[in-house]
Amino acid sequence: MVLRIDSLVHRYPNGTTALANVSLTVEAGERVAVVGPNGAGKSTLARHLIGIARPTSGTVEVNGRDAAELGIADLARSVGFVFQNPDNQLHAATVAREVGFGPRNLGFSADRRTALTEWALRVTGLTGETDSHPRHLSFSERKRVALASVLAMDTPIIVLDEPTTGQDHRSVALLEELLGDLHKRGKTIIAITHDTDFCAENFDRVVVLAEGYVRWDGPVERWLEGAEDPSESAFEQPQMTRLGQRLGWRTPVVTLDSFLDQLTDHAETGVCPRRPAP
Ligand SMILES: Nc1ncnc2c1ncn2[C@@H]1O[C@H](COP(=O)(O)OP(=O)(O)OP(=O)(O)O)[C@@H](O)[C@H]1O
Repeated sequence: MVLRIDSLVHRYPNGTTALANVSLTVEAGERVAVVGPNGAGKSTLARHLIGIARPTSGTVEVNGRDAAELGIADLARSVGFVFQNPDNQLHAATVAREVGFGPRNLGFSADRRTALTEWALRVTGLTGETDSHPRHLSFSERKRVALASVLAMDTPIIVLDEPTTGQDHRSVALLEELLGDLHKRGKTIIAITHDTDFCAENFDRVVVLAEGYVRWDGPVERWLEGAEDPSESAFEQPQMTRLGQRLGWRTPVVTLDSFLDQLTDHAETGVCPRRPAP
């Protein structure tokens, strides 16, 4: 188990209770989407994972160690956090320096630093931008620089805050391919997101937070198929699900692959999707 959050309460100094009582465990290699309405406590929860927020009560364990006993630098070896706004994260004068900063700071050997930096730049499509100043890049590219700078730290856990917001189609496609690769490498991936298509295609488990509590926790398909009414959380169902419904399909589809499977079934049986089978 890489994360164990037990009865976590977070109250801000102004008295706002952002996390009322959150308990959650995450196994190594899981892909978890954390969803919920604005103000649900998602970002506050993520801040606990990197030690920039500390519990009012309750505990956060990362890799079997109480986060309260670990400094931010220690936690940075285990958890990489990609901020929603890359400008909160980028400080160096070139993309290469930005991406190289983390592995240097963690004391990795020169060879490992070079390999990780080159890999992170390649998989985020930034190899041609190594000498660019991050501020001269587009928002979408800056988000990829922030992602690359976290990847280069080679943490077992990667937390992404709204990774698809403000991203162009190419960047989302790159991100999805990368997430598949990270999953194969055994990384634990946690994303805070409002993007149900992104959830459907890239995550196995959904945790719904609302008003500082975990309201639902389970497989992404069950959530999207209505185990939790997405409309209650102000979520739009994935495009594939809505298209299946418009076609009158009885079995809900969630991903592009499941849509294509069902389309093939309908073609093979000769049953018109809009009409129920006799
Ligand atoms: N620094 C802060 N001081 C006081 N209250 C805060 C602070 N940051 C967040 N809050 C409040 O804590 C609650 C949870 O906020 P949080 O940002 O964690 O929610 P969220 O689910 O990430 O929301 P969003 O989707 O809008 O980013 C909200 O009521 C918010 O107004």
